[in-house]
Amino acid sequence: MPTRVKICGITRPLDAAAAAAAGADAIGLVFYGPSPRHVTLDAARAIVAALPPFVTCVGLFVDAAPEEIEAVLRDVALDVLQFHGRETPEECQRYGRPYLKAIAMTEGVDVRAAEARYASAQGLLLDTHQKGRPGGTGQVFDWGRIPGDLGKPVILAGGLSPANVAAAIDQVRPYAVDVSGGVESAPGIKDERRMREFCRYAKGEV
Ligand SMILES: O=C(O)c1ccccc1N[C@@H]1O[C@H](COP(=O)(O)O)[C@@H](O)[C@H]1O
Repeated sequence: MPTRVKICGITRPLDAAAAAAAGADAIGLVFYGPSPRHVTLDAARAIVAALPPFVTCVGLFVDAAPEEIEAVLRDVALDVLQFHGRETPEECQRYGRPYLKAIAMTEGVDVRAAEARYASAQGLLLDTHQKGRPGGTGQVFDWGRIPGDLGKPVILAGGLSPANVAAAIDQVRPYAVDVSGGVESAPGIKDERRMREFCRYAKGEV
């Protein structure tokens, strides 16, 4: 089964259409104000409308208030939620949607404990976090920290690009890979050629 690809931080409808044409299985919309990839509700609706059928739309939140998430869900057709903050399993579950929990892959992280704690998650998204930056850092973490025997689907993120995604998949064997900065020409602006290259390497087509 080819590795799935999620391209996160889409801010423009044309980038959503290009991501899907490149072979992305999912796109991500960032509802987190401090991110340069943050989208408004109007932009999010326009992006979703530009997607062809069967491309999953993921909404990313960082310790957002429930009212904020509910307002997004009323307006934007999100398939999956992705939580990057200190949300508890109960907080992640309360919207009745499938969710991914991002795990900060710091030194000494106990991924198995996180997997047990977030038993209701559809998958674990393993990402690099830095002080004040809960993801989207463009930095790779030590893939050797990932236990080989996790039961949940692993979505590998953090500093992936067309140059390293094949090696990452070879070593980690994740269910999916997630990329943002590695396929951009500027923060929030996706590069069509880099998205195509990324998908081809991720799916073993080159
Ligand atoms: O993209 C962001 O700006 C962002 C902000 C806050 C939390 C998560 C964010 N993005 C997620 O991080 C991964 C990895 O990004 P990168 O490839 O290292 O740039 C990205 O795919 C999003 O899921």
